[in-house]
Amino acid sequence: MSGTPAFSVTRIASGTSASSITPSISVTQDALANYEHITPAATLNFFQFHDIKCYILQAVKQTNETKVCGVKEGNDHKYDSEDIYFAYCYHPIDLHRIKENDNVLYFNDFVKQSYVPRSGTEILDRQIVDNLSKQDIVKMRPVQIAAFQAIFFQISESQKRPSDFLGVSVTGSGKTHAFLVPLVQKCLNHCKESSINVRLTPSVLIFAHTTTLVESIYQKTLELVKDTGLIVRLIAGKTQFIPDTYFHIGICCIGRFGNHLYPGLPGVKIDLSGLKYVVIDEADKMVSLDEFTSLYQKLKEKADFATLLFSATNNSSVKSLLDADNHYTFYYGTPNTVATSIKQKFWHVNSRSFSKVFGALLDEPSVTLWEKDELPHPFDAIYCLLDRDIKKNKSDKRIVIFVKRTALADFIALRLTLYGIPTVSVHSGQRLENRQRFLKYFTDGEVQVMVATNLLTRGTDIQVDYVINYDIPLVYSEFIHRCGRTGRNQQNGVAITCVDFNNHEDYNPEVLQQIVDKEKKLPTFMAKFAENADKLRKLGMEGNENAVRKH
Ligand SMILES: Nc1ncnc2c1ncn2[C@@H]1O[C@H](COP(=O)(O)OP(=O)(O)OP(=O)(O)O)[C@@H](O)[C@H]1O
Repeated sequence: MSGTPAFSVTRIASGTSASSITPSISVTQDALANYEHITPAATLNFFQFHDIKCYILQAVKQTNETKVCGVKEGNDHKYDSEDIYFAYCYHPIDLHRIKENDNVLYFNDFVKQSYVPRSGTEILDRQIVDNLSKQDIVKMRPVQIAAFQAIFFQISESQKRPSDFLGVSVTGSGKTHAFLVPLVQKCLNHCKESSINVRLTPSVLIFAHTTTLVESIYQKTLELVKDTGLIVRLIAGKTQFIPDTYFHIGICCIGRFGNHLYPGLPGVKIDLSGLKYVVIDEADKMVSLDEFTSLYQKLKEKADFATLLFSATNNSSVKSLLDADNHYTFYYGTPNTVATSIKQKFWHVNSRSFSKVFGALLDEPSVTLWEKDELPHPFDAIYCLLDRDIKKNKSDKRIVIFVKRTALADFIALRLTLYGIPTVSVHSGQRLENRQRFLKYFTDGEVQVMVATNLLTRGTDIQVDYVINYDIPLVYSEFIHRCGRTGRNQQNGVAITCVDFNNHEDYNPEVLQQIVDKEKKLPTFMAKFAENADKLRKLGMEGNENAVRKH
């Protein structure tokens, strides 16, 4: 390692001076090899300082020593005390900062003081900031600062249209308001600038992949636009067609919106001449849907708009939607990993064993004890937890159990209810009204346990204490999003994952492999799997190399 710098790290966020960051260590270049995860150009990385995982903010190469400064991982993130990468077309730039010696930005810092703004930071109408504070949204979160900056403080005046934006930020970090706040303000500005006689056409379209998520964004938008006069239209759900297209912001599902776009379909066609912004929430999921990519192409043929992409997970197809010459990218936290606010636990189960819980409809169902070395069925393991926490200890914890199949979701919910733990199931096999009703029972706290399928994996914003993965999803990104239903909004959460190594159908070995690759604190049974998998991987690599040499 000596001779060349071991790595180069740029501290991108502004605000904190390197000396004020703790812990800070000085190590020789060779000794760096002993520290985990320090890799060249590790802008998004962290190191291990004793037991503390620290995010790297700055590394300074001295003569033959390298000084590494970082911050302890935690939930109380300040916008410049976390690993933040914010760039304009790949060139790092500082996040906006209006106050010296204060790292916290408030929405109120940008409020307009008079009808004619006197400074460049007077951006937000008072009504928006008031509507936000009614929901306890006062301080800006990192992704919100970044989107705000990208939308309001363009770095080049010569850009012919607003910049595209990609925001990759951990689950529950406030991405919805990151696009809603600036775009609602943009619509208000547009209204003030437009002549009263101009026909109203949408300026903003927001897309997401499920009706449940679209409706949740719609509700958040309604709260934000209260008393502003802006018209928001839901293009999803029960109503096949919207009656007219006079609105400012449309919140849309792909299919319903298509009715108003493609010729030959009966819906009134939406006038896209004033369209300025298209938001794609859960972008990595959306770009994987052919129906959406063709709709997006059609939109691009009809209007010149900026595309704002958001997700907690990312892939290369997402980046292909960005204008290569005019875009911002923002990364917060280690991409494609479970949020650090979530403590992960794993349970070794045997999904082929017989259940040992008996006595449905009895006051006190019985559980036969397991033999030594016998693994419990996942249902039994979950029942025992709920029995202890909810029935016996009467805790008010709220728990979501994820499964892949809708029939299994119904079965688990019914069984738990029969065993005295009221539970709802929510999935796409239900009629929309029923699904909304069951979800409401859970959000209102009438039941504490919900069994859900992939329908609720992404975007659902409900206060949840535990997520339990009864099985494992088919792709790793869905695992991240499932876990991300807890530990949101700077709270801690717990995600418990059932693991059965002998049932490849429900516990996909590839996803398990990715889980053990990312998670450092593993129970013994998982650590053994990781070790074996690692050996197999090395053998595979050697095999490939030998095959290449032979040719
Ligand atoms: N600045 C803020 N201050 C306080 N609360 C906030 C702030 N911004 C957002 N929130 C709240 O944090 C919660 C999570 O936000 P949101 O649903 O937007 O997360 P997300 O990043 O989109 O998550 P996911 O990736 O899971 O969809 C919401 O309840 C929201 O109201």
